[in-house]
Amino acid sequence: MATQLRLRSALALVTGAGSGIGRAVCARLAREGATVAACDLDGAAAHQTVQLLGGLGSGEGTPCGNHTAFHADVSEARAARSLLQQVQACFCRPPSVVVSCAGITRDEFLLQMSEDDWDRVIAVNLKGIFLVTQAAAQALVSSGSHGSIINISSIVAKVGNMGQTNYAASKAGVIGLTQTAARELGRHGIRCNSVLPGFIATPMTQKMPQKVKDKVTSMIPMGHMGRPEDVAEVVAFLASEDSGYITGASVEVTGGLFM
Ligand SMILES: CCCCCCCCCCCCCC(=O)CC(=O)SCCNC(=O)CCNC(=O)[C@H](O)C(C)(C)COP(=O)(O)OP(=O)(O)OC[C@H]1O[C@@H](n2cnc3c(N)ncnc32)[C@H](O)[C@@H]1OP(=O)(O)O
Ligand SMILES: NC(=O)C1=CN([C@@H]2O[C@H](COP(=O)(O)OP(=O)(O)OC[C@H]3O[C@@H](n4cnc5c(N)ncnc54)[C@H](O)[C@@H]3O)[C@@H](O)[C@H]2O)C=CC1
Repeated sequence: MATQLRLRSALALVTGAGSGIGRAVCARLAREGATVAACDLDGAAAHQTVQLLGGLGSGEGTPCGNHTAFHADVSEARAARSLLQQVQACFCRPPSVVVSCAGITRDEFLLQMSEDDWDRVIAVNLKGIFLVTQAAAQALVSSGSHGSIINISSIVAKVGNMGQTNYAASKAGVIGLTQTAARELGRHGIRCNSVLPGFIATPMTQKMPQKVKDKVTSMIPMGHMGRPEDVAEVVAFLASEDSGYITGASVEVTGGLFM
């Protein structure tokens, strides 16, 4: 499909930009003309993403206006607030597109799950999205700018998944957070939507036991795992004005898994 330049005036902040879905989102938004601020806990990985986009990367002396890498732990309040401050200082405006992809798993059955595994997954996957969404919304509202916030949940938010009480809870929380933000921010011209990927081929799913991977794949009506690019296509739509009357939605990208 021919790439449209639907985002040529957009500044897009993407967290979790150093791998998998986040990296694919950066590439897709850049292809539509967006300038990308690529953030990751792994700063080197974010830098690699920017280099893949043809940007000059980050670091001292990097001329702003190009795609730029940022390092931040989104689960830390000070880091999340500092991230938005750095992005605005670099580009002289708030990001009009914000895509929260940063996420982790710490899978374990409920009977054995540690409090630390619970706390860390909630901190990154749910609190991290709260912190980034809040900081971005504050910047947009105070500048009177419209925007599109896209938060990556998961299909397991809808159906649960063995070994993932922490992860499923975090992803279900992302939907509730995003719907509420959509209700509060609509009057400011800021749309907030969730994307629920299914079984996508990234390092995150590579860690699963092969037996489970084989079984899940057999359950997918389209018969195969999804690609990060499949998710990025939907994110680009939600980032653009083509979805201008969509907010508070949860969009499944699953090949039909758990429809
Ligand atoms: C087998 C049927 C599968 C159907 C439903 C699965 C849906 C999964 C959709 C995933 C879509 C993407 C979700 C997402 O957002 C991205 C991710 O979160 S990727 C990570 C997803 N994680 C999992 O699915 C958990 C996988 N399981 C594990 O990592 C380990 O099992 C675990 C650490 C939880 C425990 O390890 P261990 O104690 O070593 O036990 P075993 O691995 O030997 O498992 C014991 C037993 O339980 C079965 N089993 C494990 N996980 C699942 C599961 N998710 N759904 C169903 N059954 C599961 C496993 O096959 C063993 O069965 P036996 O018959 O005893 O061999
Ligand atoms: N792969 C899949 O099948 C699915 C993934 N998802 C979600 O999509 C998002 C992206 O996942 P993948 O690309 O598959 O995983 P991935 O593991 O390839 O990428 C996740 C990225 O997030 C970064 N990250 C982790 N903790 C962070 C933190 N505290 N601060 C900033 N960055 C952090 C990692 O460094 C990594 O680059 C995650 O939120 C995940 O839960 C949802 C459904 C399915």
